[in-house]
Amino acid sequence: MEIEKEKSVRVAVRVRPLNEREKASPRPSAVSVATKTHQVTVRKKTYTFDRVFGQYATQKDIFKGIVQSVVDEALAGYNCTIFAYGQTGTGKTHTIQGSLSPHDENAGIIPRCVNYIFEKLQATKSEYSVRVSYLQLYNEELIDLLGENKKGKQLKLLENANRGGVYCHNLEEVTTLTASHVFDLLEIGSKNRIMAETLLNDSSSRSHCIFTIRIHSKESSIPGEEMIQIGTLNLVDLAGSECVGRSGARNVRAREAGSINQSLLTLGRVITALVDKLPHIPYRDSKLTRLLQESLGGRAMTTIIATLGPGKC
Ligand SMILES: Nc1ncnc2c1ncn2[C@@H]1O[C@H](COP(=O)(O)OP(=O)(O)OP(=O)(O)O)[C@@H](O)[C@H]1O
Repeated sequence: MEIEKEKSVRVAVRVRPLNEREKASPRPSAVSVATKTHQVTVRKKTYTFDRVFGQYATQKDIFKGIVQSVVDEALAGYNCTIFAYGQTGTGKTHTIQGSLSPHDENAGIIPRCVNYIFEKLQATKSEYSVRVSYLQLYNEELIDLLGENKKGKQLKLLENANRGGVYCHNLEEVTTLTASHVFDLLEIGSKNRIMAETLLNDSSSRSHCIFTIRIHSKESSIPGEEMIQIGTLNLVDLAGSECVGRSGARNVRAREAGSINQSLLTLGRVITALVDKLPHIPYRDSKLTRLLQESLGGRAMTTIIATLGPGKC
């Protein structure tokens, strides 16, 4: 069943399978899922979402069930964002990125989107180009994961005087014409990401990573008239949400937790304000929401995939 397209913000939940430690534990799982009614029960409390995916859901199920319709919107010229949100180890990176080999069953949302976009463009558009960028946000600091040539050039968020909104100055945006070129870039970006995370001395993500695909295509549905469509798809792997409640953290970890707090809380406030159609949307309160400002408001489509562990250990 397709989920409502009219909604500007949709929330899905994905519960990951038990890991080896959890399989060995005699404690029962605290989370159960009813896919037909879109409900998740956590310790006797039941919550309803736009879609829910249980532990047997495949990467393909996620793509077909919730992502493909979003990519179609981006191909039609709209701004769309998909967030993976959840605690460390619940499957955010597996869901957003997974395997980077496009035909692997574990290929996540990014490689599946890249393949789908190029297949669609090749089949339906006479002229198109695709631009990609890959940005990491750690402690409110911006890091270009594709920016080999721009070492030493500092990234900055600047107001866009011509068309409003905010853009990231000095961010490498690479123009590509084939899916295989994007996969080469993704390999570079994910190596740079692992390197940055190793430097932070932590294998779990304490940063937000945003892979952006901007699709330019020529539309000529009215004879004699040509229109350039520009659609954007942001695929965001958020930092672990458990930092919000973290206490007793000191020095570097306290700064990280504070910065993750600030950006996740602001993201929550922005999304709530958009859903409630409030006059003031607090985009400016964090770099993450400033950066995504153009892709969150208006006709934009926002999808949150909340990842959950099975709740036992
Ligand atoms: N749906 C799933 N099916 C199979 N394995 C999964 C699934 N979700 C997560 N995993 C596995 O669980 C482990 C943790 O997942 P992952 O690294 O994606 O979590 P994360 O939420 O991104 O964590 P962090 O915030 O620490 O980066 C990985 O080994 C991953 O392969």
